[in-house]
Amino acid sequence: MNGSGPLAGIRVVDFSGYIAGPFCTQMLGDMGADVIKVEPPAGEQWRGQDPFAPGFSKSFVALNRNKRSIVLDLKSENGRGVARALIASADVMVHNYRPGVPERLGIDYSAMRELNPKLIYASNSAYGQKGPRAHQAGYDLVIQAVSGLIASNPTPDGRAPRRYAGIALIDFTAGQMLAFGVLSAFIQRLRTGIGQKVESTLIEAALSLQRQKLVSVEALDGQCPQPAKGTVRERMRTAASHANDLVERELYYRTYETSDGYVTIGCLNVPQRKHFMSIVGLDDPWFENPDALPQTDDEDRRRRALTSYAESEFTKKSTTDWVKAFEDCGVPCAPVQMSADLMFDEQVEAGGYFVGFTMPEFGRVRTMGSGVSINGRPEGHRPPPELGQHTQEILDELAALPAAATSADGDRRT
Ligand SMILES: CC(C)(COP(=O)(O)OP(=O)(O)OC[C@H]1O[C@@H](n2cnc3c(N)ncnc32)[C@H](O)[C@@H]1OP(=O)(O)O)[C@@H](O)C(=O)NCCC(=O)NCCSC(=O)C(=O)O
Repeated sequence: MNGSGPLAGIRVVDFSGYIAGPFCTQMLGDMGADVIKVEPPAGEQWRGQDPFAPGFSKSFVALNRNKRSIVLDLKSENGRGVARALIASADVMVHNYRPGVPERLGIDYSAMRELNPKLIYASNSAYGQKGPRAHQAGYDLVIQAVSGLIASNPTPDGRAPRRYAGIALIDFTAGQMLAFGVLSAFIQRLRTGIGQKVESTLIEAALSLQRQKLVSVEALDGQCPQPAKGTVRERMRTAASHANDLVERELYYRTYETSDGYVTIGCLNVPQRKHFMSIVGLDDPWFENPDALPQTDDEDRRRRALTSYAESEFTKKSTTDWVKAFEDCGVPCAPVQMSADLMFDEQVEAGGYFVGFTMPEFGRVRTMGSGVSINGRPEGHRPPPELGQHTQEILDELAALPAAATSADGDRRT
């Protein structure tokens, strides 16, 4: 058990795999919770896929430090017995099985609540427990599709939807939400002594990322306005041409090619735009409030002329020179970088965002930390466990518990 950190003394039994669940439990482990990862005999699905270190994938390493591993076959009587004992001793349990699986494995909410009324029962699923898609499994890309995300990011010709960012945006969002739910439920338990069911879903995480778009006014009769007409294809093409139009027109909230790379500028208020104008050598009253001007053909032409002038000016100096010029006036700007470079970036280094640990028979590994600081960063991280590395240790701990032991009292930690 981790001896320090704000969550020291809290036991989490983690049945989850892939990203959302493991990310949630790693955050809890980083903060000191004792996270016991329950793995099927063949190991968590992502343990060995695409190995980075012997027997460990990059994903597994990135999402499973500060946990102990126990192997349990939940389809055997013995495995289920140990799982029940573990859950009885826990404060939190987390899984990301598809609906119906927990019932088959004998670890569904109603049974677990009876076993341990203080338990916080947290799960992530693709679509939740109700509704026509509830039974379906889901991964990030599939949910990006069904939630509108990829259609809102069409290729410039508007012919194909594109995944956002090539990273599992939704899974990480869902994992964070789940951790937020677990901690909120835990705080409530400190007052009431009773556990709760906490659920996150990939679909809700995907919608929550688009919350600024998802605002509408109900008519007085309670009816919601009908969505815009047209097929997804038609609407995607309109979105793409609108985006291209904006890229062409916008001078001050975009990326420019420089003599040796790219620089991104963000001016969203008039003083910033004025600085932009003088740094780039543009002088045009339109610039101060472009949105207020009518969209005539002439205006369009003038904007395009300004844009192409700015584009050609940007290629005359290096990225560093541009960054310095804008920074000196307080205009938000940054060089365009590759993510791998950030591992050794001075700013990131100063923030202490990365953590390190030694993986036996492999070496020192550097990876992204918990993403949040509470009076400094947690230290002393333990590497991701070997499959079943702590099986015997955890069984011995369970055997030593008094027969009636359930989860610890919340207030003993206050
Ligand atoms: C992740 C999944 C797509 C994986 O689908 P599946 O591989 O079909 O897994 P399931 O959860 O349905 O469970 C598979 C079977 O394994 C069995 N099972 C599981 N654990 C055990 C143990 N310990 N022992 C014995 N058997 C086990 C379980 O009973 C099921 O068998 P049966 O009982 O016989 O059926 C789905 O679980 C899912 O949609 N989860 C919710 C959303 C989610 O978290 N998605 C991944 C986010 S990461 C992501 O999107 C990304 O990486 O990108």
